[in-house]
Amino acid sequence: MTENIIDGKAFAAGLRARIADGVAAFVAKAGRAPGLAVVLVGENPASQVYVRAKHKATIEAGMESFEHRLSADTTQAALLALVAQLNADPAVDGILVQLPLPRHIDENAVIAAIDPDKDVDGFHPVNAGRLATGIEGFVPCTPLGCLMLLKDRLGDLSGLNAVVIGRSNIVGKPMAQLLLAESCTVTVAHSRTRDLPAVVRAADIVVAAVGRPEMIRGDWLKPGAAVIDVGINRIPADGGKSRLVGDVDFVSAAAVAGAITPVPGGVGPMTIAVLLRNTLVAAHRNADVPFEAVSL
Ligand SMILES: Nc1nc(=O)c2c([nH]1)NC[C@@H]1CN(c3ccc(C(=O)N[C@@H](CCC(=O)O)C(=O)O)cc3)C=[N+]21
Ligand SMILES: [Mg+2]
Repeated sequence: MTENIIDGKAFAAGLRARIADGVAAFVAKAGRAPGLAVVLVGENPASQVYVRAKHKATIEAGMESFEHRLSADTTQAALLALVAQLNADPAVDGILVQLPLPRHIDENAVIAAIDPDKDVDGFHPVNAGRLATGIEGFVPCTPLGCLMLLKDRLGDLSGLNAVVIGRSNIVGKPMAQLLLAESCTVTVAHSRTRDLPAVVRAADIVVAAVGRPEMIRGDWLKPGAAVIDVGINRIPADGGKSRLVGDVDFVSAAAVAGAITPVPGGVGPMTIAVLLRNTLVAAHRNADVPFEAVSL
């Protein structure tokens, strides 16, 4: 019973290879490499792991990586000044400020300061508005990666019932917009939803992004449903160690689902691959080089 497992890690590797080809073509035309700036404030260990992974993938794709590591007591004014400098830097096509930020910094103010056309995270309100109104812009990496996996597996999504569990600005809301644009009938569930199992049971597509370890169980699912698990939860394991689990109880869900992403190796690797994709798109726009869509 492995044919229903969606191998996000393999899909992401293929996507990164296509992006690397796109980068080489861009360099030949523009005479420079696409550039991604990543800003990390503080020493959050998980953030350090992610930022290192992004740096490695950026270099491997042939792009330039500009890393800015700032101390945890960096002022909001200093961070905003760095963002302004990156907005003005023609070598920087994409800017990512790693979240979460330290408590004394207003995340919304920092996101709003990023040039929307360098906002490869797709978090700026202008890009959220573009997504909601069907205007070309940057789409947040995690939900776009989820959509790519769903379309690869299911093809046309139109008319399917989709439930998105979670309503965050970075996953739940943009995921709902993307599925709506694919003509799904979309339900957004959250912590106040009544009878969540009944809502999930009506869904052909379930996207779980709640941040609660193994909450969604197999007996909630419609048999054959496609399940996308966005959760990344570290829970205690035997021997004082920890292990990574999703928001879906994988063993019980995999026995019922028609397709399911594992954690790790599902959505996570797609987030980084889509970040590179968005940066490549940004580079084409910023350099005024037409983008030849190579199945990205
Ligand atoms: N401005 C901003 N943009 C982000 O996109 C962003 C962020 N802040 N803050 C944190 C979250 C989280 N995130 C992940 C990226 C890769 C994996 C990933 O590659 N996960 C692997 C394994 C990871 C592991 O072993 O810890 C997997 O699921 O297979 C997970 C999570 C990006 N985020
Ligand atoms: Mg804050």
